Amino acid sequence: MRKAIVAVVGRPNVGKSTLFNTIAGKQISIVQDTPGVTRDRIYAEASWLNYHFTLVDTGGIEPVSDDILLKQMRSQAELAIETADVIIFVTDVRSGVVDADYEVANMLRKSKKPVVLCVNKVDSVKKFGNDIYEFYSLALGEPFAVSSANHMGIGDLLEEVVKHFPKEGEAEEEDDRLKIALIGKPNVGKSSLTNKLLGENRVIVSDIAGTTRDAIDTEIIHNGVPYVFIDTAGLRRKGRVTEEIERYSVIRTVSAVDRADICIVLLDATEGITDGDTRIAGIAHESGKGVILAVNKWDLVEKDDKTMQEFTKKLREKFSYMDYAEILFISAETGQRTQKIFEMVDRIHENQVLRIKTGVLNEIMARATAMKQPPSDKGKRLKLFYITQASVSPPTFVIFVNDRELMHFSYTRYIENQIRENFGFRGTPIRFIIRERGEEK
Ligand SMILES: Nc1nc2c(ncn2[C@@H]2O[C@H](COP(=O)(O)OP(=O)(O)OP(=O)(O)O)[C@@H](O)[C@H]2O)c(=O)[nH]1
Ligand SMILES: Nc1nc2c(ncn2[C@@H]2O[C@H](COP(=O)(O)OP(=O)(O)OP(=O)(O)O)[C@@H](O)[C@H]2O)c(=O)[nH]1
Repeated sequence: MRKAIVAVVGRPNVGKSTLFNTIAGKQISIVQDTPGVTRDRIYAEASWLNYHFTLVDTGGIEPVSDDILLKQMRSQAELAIETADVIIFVTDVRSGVVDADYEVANMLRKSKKPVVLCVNKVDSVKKFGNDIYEFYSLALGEPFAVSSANHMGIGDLLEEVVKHFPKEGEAEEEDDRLKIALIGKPNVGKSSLTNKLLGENRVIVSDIAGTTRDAIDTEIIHNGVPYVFIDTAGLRRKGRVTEEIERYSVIRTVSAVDRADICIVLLDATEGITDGDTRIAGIAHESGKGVILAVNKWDLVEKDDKTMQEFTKKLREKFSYMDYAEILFISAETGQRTQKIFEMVDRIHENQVLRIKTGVLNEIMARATAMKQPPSDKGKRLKLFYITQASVSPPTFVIFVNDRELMHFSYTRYIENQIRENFGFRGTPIRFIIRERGEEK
């Protein structure tokens, strides 16, 4: 099931960030530990009761003048409308309804997106209760009185929000088709690649029901096997605040990756590797999904017999934390090597679901520890007792040790390399859970 996206919009200073923090609680998920990934708080994975959703904060509008303010608010609301499933429109009981609120309310209403109207800073119902009525004039339905600062009214607000979520099982049936997200910065050729693949293969359905307008799902049959490609369509950039575009592009990528089994990170061969690429690859890496780094527009590159090798080397350096990723040089324009994608995706999927017998794993580990002694600290040496595979997609291994503290990242990496030497697992990350013996499962 795709996670719902909830966006918080409203004028500056009405308390959007405070509400965001209150809803997200401690669950704020900043993409961490991956170089190049922005540390700014862009979104949070939030949950309420049994509902899980992605919460998007909007902010940072500097009210230079009323004109500019209005323009920026419009642009912000437009982005939210294009991307979110539900919009929380935040207003401020202390300032009452102001002109800018009417403007935004009109846009939101016209969009036909579910909107939940939040009247914030109602710290005391006794004191402010009567001031809530005027918010009915925004014609967005019932206003929900909230005090974000005091965590009041949040439950009622969220109850209304989750009512608008796509219903479980409504669009999604058992679906064992492989899903492939095409991600990458603007203009790298995502749409061109989809079109090329479409042109060269049999197409059954496009625009599958149950998907949002921002990501277009296309089913492509190749050698009789159906694949679903998720294309993250570009956002129009005219007159938009750049950071906001960035923010929503990230959300779209996250959402597409979330639904996919394998991500194809497209890069533009003519531009080399940019920060934008690193950020997007980081999202794929953190997700645990399969990854192909596809260098597109290869037709535009002047090359000799070393060019591909040199580019590969640069990729491996820049993306050293994801050396499992497969690399492909393609041209969405000429179709060069684009058909290889299917073969590669199949192979990666086989690796994602590969299970290794416990006996074999323990043999590999025994050999590995004999070849390279485990580290020790303050006279205590790391002992690895037992390894077993706990799950697939991504393949996850549990290693039982005497002291978790002694299991350094570099030694885990060494064990990973030993496993990869034997089984490859190309294209998929593999994960390790380190447990001390005697600990409960
Ligand atoms: N009394 C009261 N103050 C609040 C409440 N929620 C937020 N505030 C205050 O309102 C001010 C603005 O809050 P923010 O959460 O930063 O507002 P914002 O809408 O994110 O502002 P921008 O980032 O400028 O768009 C801060 O001083 C908050 O402490 C509330 O429920 N009650
Ligand atoms: N020469 C060449 N041009 C390409 C190739 N792939 C894409 N292009 C061109 O690059 C431009 C951008 O391609 P799009 O497919 O629109 O890129 P996109 O990633 O979907 O862009 P957004 O929608 O902005 O995210 C177009 O002019 C394409 O014709 C390629 O392999 N070779």
